[in-house]
Amino acid sequence: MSTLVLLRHGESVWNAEGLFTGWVDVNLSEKGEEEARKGGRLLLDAGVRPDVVHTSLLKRAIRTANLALDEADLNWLPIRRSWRLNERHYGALQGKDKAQTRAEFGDEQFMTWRRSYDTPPPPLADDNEFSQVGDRRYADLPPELMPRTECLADVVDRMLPYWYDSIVPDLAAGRTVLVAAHGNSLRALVKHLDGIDDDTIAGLNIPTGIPLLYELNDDFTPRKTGGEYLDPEAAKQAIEAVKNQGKK
Ligand SMILES: O=C(O)[C@H](O)COP(=O)(O)O
Repeated sequence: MSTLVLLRHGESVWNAEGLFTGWVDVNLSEKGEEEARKGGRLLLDAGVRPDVVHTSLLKRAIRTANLALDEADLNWLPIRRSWRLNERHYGALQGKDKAQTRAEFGDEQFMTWRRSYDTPPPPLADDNEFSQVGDRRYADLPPELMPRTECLADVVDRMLPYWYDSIVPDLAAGRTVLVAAHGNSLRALVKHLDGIDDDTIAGLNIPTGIPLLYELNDDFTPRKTGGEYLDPEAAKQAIEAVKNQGKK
């Protein structure tokens, strides 16, 4: 048996402003920093002590992990980072207002781009101010893997090799693993863990800053489908808020 904790970053400044973010490296809002600290306290109170952290290359996830670890007095933990845990690349929607996009294109198109499994938004042009092409942090990424847009299926495809090659070996070694990542990279991981089908995953939303605990069997399947939020009441409300983004 092993323990896996999933933590979506705290609220970012663009979450607060209602903008599509994707690979744009925006910071946490003050509220997001507090959510991250609270996430650390929830871990502490639940007696969950991670041995290792995996995170993305984006500062909202990196800082969330750091703030949570600080709160739990675990600043010394090893941290591994990978672009494979990045948020879903939101293509041409990056930097766009969610409510305006919904009003302009209608509910159906908005939800298809936001939650369908296999329809990506239009690609983002390389010369767009919100493009990551040429960003030094992705210099080691084979050029053909650099996304210009992604649907959730693409995220599953690029995230799973990291799950099998880097996270599973930690779990197999008996380590408690904290994954600090993003709404859609964690939806991709939960889809895999819980065996959620391509249609049903549209209804799954992950709140910011609330640790989701999975006890795993020896074959890395969850002992309890869906895991357990360490603050279930807060999670319920926050999930509704994520679901309703873009409604004014
Ligand atoms: O990239 C973003 O805009 C958010 O982090 C996730 O957004 P979503 O819940 O609209 O997919």
